[in-house]
Amino acid sequence: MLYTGGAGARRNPWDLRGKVSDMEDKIQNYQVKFKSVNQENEVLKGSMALSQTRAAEMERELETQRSQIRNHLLLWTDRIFSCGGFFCPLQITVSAQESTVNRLQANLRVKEEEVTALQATVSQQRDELHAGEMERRRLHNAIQELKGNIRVFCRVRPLVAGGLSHHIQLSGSDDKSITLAKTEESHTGKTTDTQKNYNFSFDRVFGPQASQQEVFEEISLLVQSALDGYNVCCFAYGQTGSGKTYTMEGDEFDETRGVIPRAVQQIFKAADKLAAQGWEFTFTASFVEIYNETLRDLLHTGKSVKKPDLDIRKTTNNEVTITNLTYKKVSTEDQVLGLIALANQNRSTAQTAQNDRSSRSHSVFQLDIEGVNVGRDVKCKSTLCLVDLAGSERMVKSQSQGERFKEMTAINGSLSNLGIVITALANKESYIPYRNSKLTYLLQGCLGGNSKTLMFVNIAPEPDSFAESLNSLRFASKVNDCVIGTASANRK
Ligand SMILES: Nc1ncnc2c1ncn2[C@@H]1O[C@H](COP(=O)(O)OP(=O)(O)OP(=O)(O)O)[C@@H](O)[C@H]1O
Repeated sequence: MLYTGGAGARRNPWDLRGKVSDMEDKIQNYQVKFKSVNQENEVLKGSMALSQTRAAEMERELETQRSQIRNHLLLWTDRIFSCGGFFCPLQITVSAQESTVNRLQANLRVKEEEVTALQATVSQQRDELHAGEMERRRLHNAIQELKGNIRVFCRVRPLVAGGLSHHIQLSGSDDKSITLAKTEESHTGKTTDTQKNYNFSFDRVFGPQASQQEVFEEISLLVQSALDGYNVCCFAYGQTGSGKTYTMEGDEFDETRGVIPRAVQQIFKAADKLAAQGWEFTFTASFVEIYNETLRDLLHTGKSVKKPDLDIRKTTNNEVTITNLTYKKVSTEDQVLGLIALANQNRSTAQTAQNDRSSRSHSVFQLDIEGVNVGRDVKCKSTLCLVDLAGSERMVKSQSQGERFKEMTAINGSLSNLGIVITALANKESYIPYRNSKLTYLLQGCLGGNSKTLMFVNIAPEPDSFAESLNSLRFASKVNDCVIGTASANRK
């Protein structure tokens, strides 16, 4: 997304077009550079691997030669001793052995010099690779910044019978626009019906045919940023049944897996690759549900009656943490998938006790990432935060009483506060009301200046969801107008 000012800023469309095309050129330039740095890094990695193999082979050859020399020397000493220090015919053989040893030693010195030179090449290539990796990160994040630190993607779910409703029109040309069309009947019956169009544009609009893979491809670059030391937050907003959980978690089959399992897979694969360059990562996962402004640990395995109270606190380093929450150290993709399954089981147990609860609670999955490259004395720290928000639909007040009314107030309060926080960040206000709701307080680290945020606005295509879709798109549009300060990596 390309930003020209804060929410509500007046824009001259010609200026805007110029700026958009400038930025698109810049992004294209960076993308070309990024691709070539990536290719150079791959070539360098290949040649470093070859040099390392050759150095190891030569080390082995050296060891063989050293042991040959040792054997010759032993043989030589034995023979001298066996002569008792007097001239003996064996002395001729001994002097031949001596010249063999000298030759071998000269050979050894040459090989040792070659190994030292090769090791220097490997070390230089390692330096170049590290510099290349840092350049890749810089370019990657420059591209992300140009695209904007808050991006909004819209995704329209298919109708149950397939296809798309007539009231939703997607642009065939650019994948970025969506129109909701409403036919208004003539009140008098004398004039023809009129059609009112509501146009919206976002960083990307996915139609009902878009696959999970296609959707993930667009956000995988953001996930990479989390490994580079940037806080990344991705959340799904929309009415109940619009496809938030499908987008974030998906189904169990490979091709229908959602953002969370795909992001986890990408993170562990990338961390494995970086290990070859001296990076070591530690990962800590947590999964929390916010229901009626109360937190619940979705990774809790003890007896439910003994659940300790959870409270959001700030550490002395200004980091947000939750007291008594389960923080699990994880080192493989399968471990994380196991935790996600446990969280789902905990959610569905509560769901059985309380019908439809998961639609009325926010679920927040967090992966804390700490990386260290001891040889280079570099560290990075970040959080990847993936959130499935509660259904955003507004209930008819008169119909909601008791528990339902309480839930509605809690959801509306936290979602509208999310909008307020994002707008306040965009307007660079001195006070950001994070503490007005548990959701924004918890997401503080992932929403503030040092973060990259992606919001999915999920749309249900049924005609009777028109009003809710319009509300969701208006909310998303507000977020789309925001520009959050330049993110910087948490690197030391
Ligand atoms: N893009 C899609 N392609 C195919 N099926 C989808 C898609 N999006 C959603 N669905 C299906 O639509 C139904 C509702 O989706 P989902 O449960 O993800 O909605 P939700 O917004 O998370 O609802 P809730 O707020 O109740 O959790 C599910 O059966 C889901 O599998």
